[in-house]
Amino acid sequence: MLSDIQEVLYDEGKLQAKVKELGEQLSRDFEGRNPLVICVLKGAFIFMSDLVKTMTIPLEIDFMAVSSYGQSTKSSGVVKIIKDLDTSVEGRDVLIVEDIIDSGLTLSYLIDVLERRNAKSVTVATLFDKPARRTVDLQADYTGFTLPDEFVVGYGLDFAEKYRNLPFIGILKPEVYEK
Ligand SMILES: O=P(O)(O)OC[C@H]1O[C@H](OP(=O)(O)OP(=O)(O)O)[C@H](O)[C@@H]1O
Ligand code: HPA
Ligand SMILES: [Mg+2]
Repeated sequence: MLSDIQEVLYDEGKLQAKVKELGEQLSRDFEGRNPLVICVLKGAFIFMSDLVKTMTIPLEIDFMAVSSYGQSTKSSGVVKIIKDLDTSVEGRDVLIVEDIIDSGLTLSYLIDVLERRNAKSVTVATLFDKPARRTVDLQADYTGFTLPDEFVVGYGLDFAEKYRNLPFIGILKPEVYEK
């Protein structure tokens, strides 16, 4: 698995420090609002669990699974809900937790769904942002790191379901997905 990585961008220590910084900021900004924190599965599962441990305010969590990449490094353009929320978002302050914003298609779809369900507010926290690849014009409210235009894996992010368990984020060697 390690031999498929071209370059480590952020190691475990750097990721943890950034997650803690985001958690402290979110705790201040969501004080007294009991936010519903939504993990966008599968990619955000590690970020979500590390993030909520650094948050010091009352909050609730829920999960939604969506997918658009499948076995490719390019979005299919069609976002599918694979698992929906258990909780109603009506009148709630909602915090979407994403691992990465790339084309922006997943997020724009999710924001639209949650606004149509009458959430009181929809805020987005993403650990990674790849602005060079955007096809939809949107930005997260909270961003951890801005990444170069490369396909990355680890810390929850996959290629064809592999590499999610790497503790760091790294660039995948192109020969892995070009073969
Ligand atoms: O901005 P976009 O181009 O939409 O890309 C970002 C989305 O793509 C990935 O999910 P994916 O569809 O691969 O599902 P996964 O989380 O199960 O890996 C990632 O976890 C984000 O949710
Ligand atoms: O660079 C990426 N890596 C893994 N999954 C992704 N989904 C969108 N962009 C990426
Ligand atoms: Mg994926």
